Amino acid sequence: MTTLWRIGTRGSALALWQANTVKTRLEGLGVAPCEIVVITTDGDRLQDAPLSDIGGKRLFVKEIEDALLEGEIDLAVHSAKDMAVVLPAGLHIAGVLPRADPRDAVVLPDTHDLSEASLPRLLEVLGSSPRIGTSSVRRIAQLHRQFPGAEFLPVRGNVDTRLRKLDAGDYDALVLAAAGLHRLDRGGRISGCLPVDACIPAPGQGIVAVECREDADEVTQTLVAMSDAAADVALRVERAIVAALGGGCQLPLGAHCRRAPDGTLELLACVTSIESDHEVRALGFGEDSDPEALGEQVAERLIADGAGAILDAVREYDGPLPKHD
Ligand SMILES: NCc1[nH]cc(CCC(=O)O)c1CC(=O)O
Repeated sequence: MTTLWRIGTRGSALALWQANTVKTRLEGLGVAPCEIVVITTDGDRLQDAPLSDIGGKRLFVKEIEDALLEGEIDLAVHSAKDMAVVLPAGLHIAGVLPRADPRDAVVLPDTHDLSEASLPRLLEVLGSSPRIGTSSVRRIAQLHRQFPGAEFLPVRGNVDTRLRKLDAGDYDALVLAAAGLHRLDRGGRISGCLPVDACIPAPGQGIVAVECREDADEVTQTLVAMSDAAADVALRVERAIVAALGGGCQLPLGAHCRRAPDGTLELLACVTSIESDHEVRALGFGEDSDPEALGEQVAERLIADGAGAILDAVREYDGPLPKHD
C-alpha cells in the first residue's frame, strides 16, 4: 500500500499555487501520491485588520505548523518570507523551490499603458506625492526615502482585490512582491520592478519553503532531493541575518543574498527607522560552506552602525504606521 502525503497550505490563490507546484514536483519524483489540505490561519481570519495592528510573524503559519506537529499533515508549503526565524521544536525546512524574481514591483492603475517601464519613467509618472498602497513596514520605510512626498496607505486582501482597489482609484500605485504577481499570472500588470539596491527585498522573498517534521525521514529525504541548492543557500543566509538581529514580526529589514559573478555569495541588507530618517546598510561576502556566518557577519556590521537602536525603537513602537503625508 502506498501512503498518501498530505500537504498543508493556506487557501489563498497564491498559497494554492505554491502547494500545487510542490505537489507536482513531488509526484514527479514518484515517491508518493500527495493531497492538498487547506488550513485556515489567523492571518486569513483577520483579513480586514491592518497587519501592523495584528503583527506576529507566525500569523500565516501557526495553525499549519500545529497540524504538522499533530501529524494531521505530512508537509507544509509556505512563502519563506512569512515564516518565523525560529521554527517550533521538531520541525525543519527540508526543501525549497527555485527562487522567483525577488524584487518588489510597482503596479500602476490600468489606465496607464506602462508595463515594464524604466524606473526613471515610473518615478516621473508617479510625481512627487503619490498615494502608494502597501502595508509592509519594510517597503514604507525604504520607499519613503525615495519618495519623500509620498503617502502610504494600507492595503490588504488577495492580489485581485488589491488590483481592483488600485484600478478604482484608491491608490496611485501598489508595491507588491513581483513573485506573487507572476505566480498568479498577473505579471503583465507589473509596471516596473524596483532594483534590489533601491528597495532591498524581505528576507526569503520569492522563495517557497517546504517544512516537515525532523523525524519524518522519508519526507525529509525526498524534500532534500527536490530542493534547489541556490535558493536553499540564499534562504539560510537571509534567515541567519534575521536571527542574528533578534527576529520579530514586521521588521523594516531588507536582506537579499545573491551570487557575485565570481561565484561568492553576496548579502546586501538594511535596517530603516519607521520614520525613515535613519538607515544603515551593509554588504558582506561569504561562501556556500557557511551561509550562517555570512548572515551573522552582516548583522554585526549593521549593529556596529546603529541598527540595534533602530530595531529597539521599532519593537517598542505600537502606534499606526506613518503615512508620511
Ligand atoms: N506578505 C504576504 C506575501 N507573502 C508572500 C508574498 C509573495 C510571494 C513572495 O514574496 O515570495 C506576499 C505578497 C507580497 O508581499 O506582495
